[in-house]
Amino acid sequence: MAATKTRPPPFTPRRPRSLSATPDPENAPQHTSHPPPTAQRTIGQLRAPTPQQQVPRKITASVSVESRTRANLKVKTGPAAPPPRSKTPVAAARPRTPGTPKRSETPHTPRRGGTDSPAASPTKSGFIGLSGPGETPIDPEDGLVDCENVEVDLSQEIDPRDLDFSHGPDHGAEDKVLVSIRLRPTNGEVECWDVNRSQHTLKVQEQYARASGTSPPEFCFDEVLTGSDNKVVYNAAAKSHVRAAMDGFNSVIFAYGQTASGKTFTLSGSDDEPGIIPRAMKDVFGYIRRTPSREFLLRASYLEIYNEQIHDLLSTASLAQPVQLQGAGPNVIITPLREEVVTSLKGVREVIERGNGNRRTATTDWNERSSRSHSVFRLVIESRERTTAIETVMPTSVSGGNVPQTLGGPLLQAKNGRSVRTSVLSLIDLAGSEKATSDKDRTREGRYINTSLLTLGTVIGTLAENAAKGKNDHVPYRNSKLTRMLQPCLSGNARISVVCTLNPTPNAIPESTSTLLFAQRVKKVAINATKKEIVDTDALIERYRKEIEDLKRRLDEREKDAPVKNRRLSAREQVDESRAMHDLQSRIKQLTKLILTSQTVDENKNDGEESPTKLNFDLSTYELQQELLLARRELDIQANQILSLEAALSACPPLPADAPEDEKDKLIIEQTRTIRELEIVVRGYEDNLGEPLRAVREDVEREWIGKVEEERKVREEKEAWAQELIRQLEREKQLRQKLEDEKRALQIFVTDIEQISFRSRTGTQLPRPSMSGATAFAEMRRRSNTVGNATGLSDATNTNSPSPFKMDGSKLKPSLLDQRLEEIDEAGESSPVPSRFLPVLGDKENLAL
Ligand SMILES: Nc1ncnc2c1ncn2[C@@H]1O[C@H](COP(=O)(O)OP(=O)(O)OP(=O)(O)O)[C@@H](O)[C@H]1O
Repeated sequence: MAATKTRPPPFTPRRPRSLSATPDPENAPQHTSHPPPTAQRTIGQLRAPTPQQQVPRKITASVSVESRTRANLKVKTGPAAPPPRSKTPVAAARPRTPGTPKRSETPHTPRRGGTDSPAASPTKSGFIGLSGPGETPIDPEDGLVDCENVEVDLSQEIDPRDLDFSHGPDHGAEDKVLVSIRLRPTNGEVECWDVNRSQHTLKVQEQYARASGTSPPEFCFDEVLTGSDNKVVYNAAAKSHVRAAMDGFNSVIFAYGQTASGKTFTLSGSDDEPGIIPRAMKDVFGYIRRTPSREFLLRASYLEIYNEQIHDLLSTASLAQPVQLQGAGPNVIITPLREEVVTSLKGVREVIERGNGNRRTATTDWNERSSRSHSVFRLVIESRERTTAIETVMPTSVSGGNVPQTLGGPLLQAKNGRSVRTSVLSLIDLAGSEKATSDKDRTREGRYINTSLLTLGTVIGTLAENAAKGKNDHVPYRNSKLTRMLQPCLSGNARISVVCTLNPTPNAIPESTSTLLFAQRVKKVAINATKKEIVDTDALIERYRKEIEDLKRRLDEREKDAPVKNRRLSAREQVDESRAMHDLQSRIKQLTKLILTSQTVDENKNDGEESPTKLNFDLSTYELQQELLLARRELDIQANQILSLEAALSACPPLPADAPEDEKDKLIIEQTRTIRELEIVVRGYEDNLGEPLRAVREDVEREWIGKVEEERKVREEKEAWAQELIRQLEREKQLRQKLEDEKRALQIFVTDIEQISFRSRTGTQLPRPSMSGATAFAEMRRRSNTVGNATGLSDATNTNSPSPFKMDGSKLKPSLLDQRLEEIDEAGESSPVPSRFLPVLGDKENLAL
């Protein structure tokens, strides 16, 4: 069973025992409290430049020892060279930043290596700490790897057939996530899944189906893999994504599945069966060797998310600061995060080994060495053309100096017209979903693990739904560190491959089914990864300027000769000549436009804003207004330029009428040129600002016109409702007034009756009752019959009553009271009043009374 399973050792050689004897950097004597000299700045420090640091300067990065050997050849010696380092780790000497919490150690969750990072012992580990001893700051240019300097022994490490990327499916090119299922061997237990490898399907065997008698559902994915051959898995699920990363696309490969289902085996593998990470690294260097046209800068980092905290697995324990996620949306960056410049397979292996040593694993009820965290190995790949073709055209000086580095941006500079491509390859071993265990700490970890996996499932589900229904529902990336960190990839700009691992035994069917349902949702997520290329705009602009100058010179010469030449040329030749000049002018216009566009793009790039033509509807109205304002300001500047050019033109002294012919020609040429320049500026202004500005305005208007229209409709409806309400209240008021009159008439009538009754008893003559009063009285009698004797007049119209007045109510004209009731009845039938107003009118019975 799982408890008896032994985990294969990681593919990297075990760390030498002597490492554990490394002195604890925490307790090492403090030699200095000064920060490291500027010359020793490291990547971690570079990635968060202060405003004062935002000046062009030489960028340095920490580098592995193996690359240092080569890099040292280039490191300049002399006064600026770093001082010799003492054997005592500087890291240990540096005082802890006040208020910086030390990474909490989970007492029962040991790190794989059993010791803290060996970075504290650089001579043994072969790596330089973030600011530790033995660190050699180098220019990123010195960390470059290309086909010529990539390790000579690479051929022994790589099977040449593995380097052949030209065959096989390029799943990475599709706009869907590549989803593979891997079932691990059962170790002699019963297997309950039927797999059809050629059809890429699997389903649970009939006898294990939940509802007997019905056929279990069949699942279909890009790949369904079995067995222990990690090469097959790599080729099917990862190879094309690694190549995509080398080509400049962000790529993510992650393993998802129940605990002990084989995620770590798939990602890391064993000595005999190296997993995706070691194979990917081989391919990375293989790719470099086969790509003579480019040079590469590789930076490796390794982190884990443990109990919703991010830990840098390469950072020395004494320097470990809480790692944060900064930025929003697709621009999330992880900081501070130690990145090692690696230049060989050996270097990457050492980095991974060191990181693995710091990972948290523990024995659980299911896995002897269960990963208790999500681990992320990241390789930032920057590459640039090696060709010197442009360099020969462009002198180095024109391409501008070093551009200040931006947080999370590339280290390499786009030089001499050579653009820099940047991509990140992320290889993620997720912690496994699991049930509660017998151990309290494991249960706590399990809760965090399950929560973040649940959030991942929700995020994937929402993305799938959005893609399927063309919706744009909110995706809850922020609900866990894992999803927030993956946001840039999951939101579309990365090629993604997911390997879902299954435990094929019958007792794992519920978890396996849940994993398969997750895989199905992932399959529906749409992606659209693009290459990120940073262009050396300075160099490009310079090149365009030079060409414009050359063209203008040629145009001038032609124009100068034109008056004389045209007299000699035939009509046809003149047409050809003017066409040639027109072509030259067009090219000048085109280049000017390119310059203006490049400058706009560059300015926007520096501002961190997008081109004004590309509207981002996530922006608030305020932000849109700001954009509009900026564009207007640009417009004003351009308008001023036009004005000053026009002023200069009008200030041209007119020539006297008797001026010599060649002076007139000269003036004409000059004015033609000025007009041409003005035309170019105006066109550039129109194309680069006028048009985008209009686009912004139109988009804003389109968006707001709809909203305003909606608001107007709602307001009109409310006004109509209010009017109707007023009308009904008016009618009710009138009705009440009439009822009051009726009531008064009735009271008079009752008084009359009482007087008559009194007079009849006393023998006085009877006056005739009025018609309306009689009718009202009759109605009152009728009502009192239905409601009982409460009024005391119930006997007045009763035929059995001994009353002296026997009136036939049918012959009487209906009183006002009757009329109102009829009216109200009619109103109830076909009232123009919407039903929502009826409560306002009230019950007609109540009104009548
Ligand atoms: N395809 C496979 N072939 C051979 N052994 C495997 C395979 N998959 C997994 N194993 C073995 O099963 C055990 C558990 O695998 P592994 O540690 O990779 O699981 P996991 O999914 O990473 O677990 P957890 O989430 O708990 O870390 C290990 O001993 C591993 O060697």
